[in-house]
Amino acid sequence: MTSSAILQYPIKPVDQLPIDVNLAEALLVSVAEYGGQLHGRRIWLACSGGRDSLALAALCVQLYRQGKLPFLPQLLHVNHGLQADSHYWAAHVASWAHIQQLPCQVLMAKVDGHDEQAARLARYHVMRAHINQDDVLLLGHHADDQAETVLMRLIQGAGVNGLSGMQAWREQSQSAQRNILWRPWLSVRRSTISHYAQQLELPYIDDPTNDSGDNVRSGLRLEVLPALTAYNSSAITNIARSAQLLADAQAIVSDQAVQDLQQTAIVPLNYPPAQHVLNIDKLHSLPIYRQRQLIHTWLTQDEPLPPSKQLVDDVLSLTERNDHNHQTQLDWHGRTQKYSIRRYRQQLYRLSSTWLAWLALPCITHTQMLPCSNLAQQPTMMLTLRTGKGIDWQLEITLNTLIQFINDTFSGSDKLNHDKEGMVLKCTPLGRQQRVQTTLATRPQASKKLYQTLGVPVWLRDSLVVISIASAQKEEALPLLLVSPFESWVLGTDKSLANAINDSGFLASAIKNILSI
Ligand SMILES: Nc1ncnc2c1ncn2[C@@H]1O[C@H](COP(=O)(O)OP(=O)(O)OP(=O)(O)O)[C@@H](O)[C@H]1O
Repeated sequence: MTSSAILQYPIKPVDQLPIDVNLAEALLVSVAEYGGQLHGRRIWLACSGGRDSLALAALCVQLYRQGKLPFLPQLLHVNHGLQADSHYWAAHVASWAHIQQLPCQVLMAKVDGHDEQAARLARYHVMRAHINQDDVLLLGHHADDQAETVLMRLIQGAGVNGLSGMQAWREQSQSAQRNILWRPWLSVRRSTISHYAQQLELPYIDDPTNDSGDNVRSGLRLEVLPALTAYNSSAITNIARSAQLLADAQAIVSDQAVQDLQQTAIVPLNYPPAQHVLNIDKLHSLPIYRQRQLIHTWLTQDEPLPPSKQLVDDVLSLTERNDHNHQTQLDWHGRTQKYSIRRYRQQLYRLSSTWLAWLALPCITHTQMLPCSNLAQQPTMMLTLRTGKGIDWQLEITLNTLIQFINDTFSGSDKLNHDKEGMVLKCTPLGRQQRVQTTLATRPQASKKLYQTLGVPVWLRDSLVVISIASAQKEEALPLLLVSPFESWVLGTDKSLANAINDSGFLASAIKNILSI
């Protein structure tokens, strides 16, 4: 039924009408399967007013009133405002729910575009914003929808994950919001739902755009699936079952990939999610099919959509290059961000565009008097070395440890005009030509030689800061430490002193790198 005619149609309470046993069984089996996770959660039902979601709502009312269902979902109808009649539909869903004594809310969506995908995105966006953390959203998808989805993905060349179709229970997170999509009817045929809807004389809305045949999905629905069903009358149920089997296979593949990732990823405590790193030697120790899967998983850890097979192959080729030309970089436009995939030595990096933009910001210079008295009142000092784009790089300085270190190391030393009352801590970005002596080299080094000795990749070379101390009266400072956002190296022209500092770890415990996002 379309347009305003729907408002004239009589709405009957469904609780006294007959129940369809197959539909009830599918729903109750799913309730039993996810019972543990359902416990204590609020349950909503996304109701378009179409046959499937209205039938699901009717069945929930019937089973709940008979005491067979432990919850009564609240209806959520989204008005996309895309068609002239959409406000009639919203009013109709609300009246139907009112007569069933079912709570119902109508939400307005702001659709960015005119296609089904834009409407779907807008719909999930408003529903997610309306419901609470960990709430469950029931959807009326069925086996015919599943078969369409699988065929659609098949002709797009999907892998196991894509071919496993829609999941019956899917946790989805966006920013801090997490909720669950629940599709209890994925094994149920559309014809079974139609039959039930007719029996109940459900006043459902026929969206005229559903079968307009103007996109691939409706072409599959109207032409391809009937043709397949002519060869095998169970084709749709069988495709939906294959999807379920592939979902199990995908779970095994994911578990393996997560294990491989744990073995292969380099994750020092303070690595930000903006920079993912893989150890290429460990990657290459795996069989090639696991390498491919691992790269796929590594690339998409925080992205909703998978990378192309071509990108995974290109990344693999990058790891296999032996020509020492590691300048190649691959770009990937993820759904949430752009990324650059790069190699440095035997490490593979996935750098987000936010991270690269942050690395291009200047480092902040500091000249800070060290408070030699009243330490108990100010035990630590934070110095921000770079900030912006939501990322902060700070040094946390434990003052009494640092001052004890200076006293122990430099009093009586001619390296520094040690002035107990007036010491200054300086943080200065390392100049490209500035020479510094690390414990890894026999003489001071600058630029490329230094970066190679330290193993600093190209994109981190403007993120090196020299930490030095000086007496307040004297201009000349004594370099102690070179820091990058992830590492630090002891500096010193006196090699034995530098080695001693290096070994004691004293300085590292006094001056800590903190990266927060
Ligand atoms: N406007 C809407 N408001 C709330 N939920 C919706 C809306 N449109 C779709 N949904 C939910 O998404 C599911 C799948 O969407 P789809 O576009 O296949 O539905 P439909 O064919 O328009 O309606 P139905 O599945 O109810 O017959 C629906 O079963 C329903 O649960």
